[in-house]
Amino acid sequence: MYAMVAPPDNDVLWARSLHYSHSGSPALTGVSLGVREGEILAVEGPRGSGKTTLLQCLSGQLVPEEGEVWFNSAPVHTMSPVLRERLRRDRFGWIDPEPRLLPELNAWENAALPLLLHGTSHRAAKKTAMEWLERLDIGAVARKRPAVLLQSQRQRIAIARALVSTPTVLFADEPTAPLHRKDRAQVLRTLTAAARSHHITVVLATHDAEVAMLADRTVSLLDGHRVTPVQADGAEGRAACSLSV
Ligand SMILES: Nc1ncnc2c1ncn2[C@@H]1O[C@H](COP(=O)(O)OP(=O)(O)OP(=O)(O)O)[C@@H](O)[C@H]1O
Repeated sequence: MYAMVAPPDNDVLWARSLHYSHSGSPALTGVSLGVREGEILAVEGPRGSGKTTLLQCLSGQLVPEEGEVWFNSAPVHTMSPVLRERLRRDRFGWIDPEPRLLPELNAWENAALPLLLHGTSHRAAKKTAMEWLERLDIGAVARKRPAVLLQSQRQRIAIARALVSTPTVLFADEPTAPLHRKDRAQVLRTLTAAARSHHITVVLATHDAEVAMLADRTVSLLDGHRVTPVQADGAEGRAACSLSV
């Protein structure tokens, strides 16, 4: 057994040698990474490379079969389910590739839900939700229910809902998947600007190189492990390019 050692101080999240299999088929095979406070980190890789599974392990939704996950000085991999649930609710935000909204609530109520569940007053929750909807250009549909909205509007509601409680870490799994290409950049810029202005750390899974370009740093996955990105912008990347010409 390894002695448990807390992660470096400037990493808000830190994972060591994560292994996870979905019903016997390996999705993560020894991934280690640190996420620095306030950074926007892209996790890039083709379909099935383990991005979603990694985000689920980092956010305490899945417990790795081997390895460690630390949130600041707290070991997430050994936390009880109740504590993990509380950590997710209080400190983490999550955006799925497809919006999952409550059909009986309108747009602002969906966006305000984390605040309402947390005991924030109706009035304050509505004000905050409305600010986020406006920032994401959907203030005009705040009173409409999801069923009458476009998929791209629904996804913006889901993004507002993830930001409304200003989480410490926002996990975004292909957050712009349901958007048209021209909407994608605008929504991502709003998301990253919001994260930076509120000091929210973002871990963003994507298979889109354009999306990854908006991040401060990119880690690449392939078949459940980390690989050096092909188009690394550092000296290694340039050396590799010059070798190949
Ligand atoms: N619930 C599940 N049951 C069985 N296998 C799964 C499940 N979820 C993921 N897998 C498998 O685990 C591997 C990693 O999947 P994961 O979703 O983490 O990758 P990904 O990079 O996020 O891919 P995608 O872009 O398709 O979401 C894949 O081989 C996938 O088929």
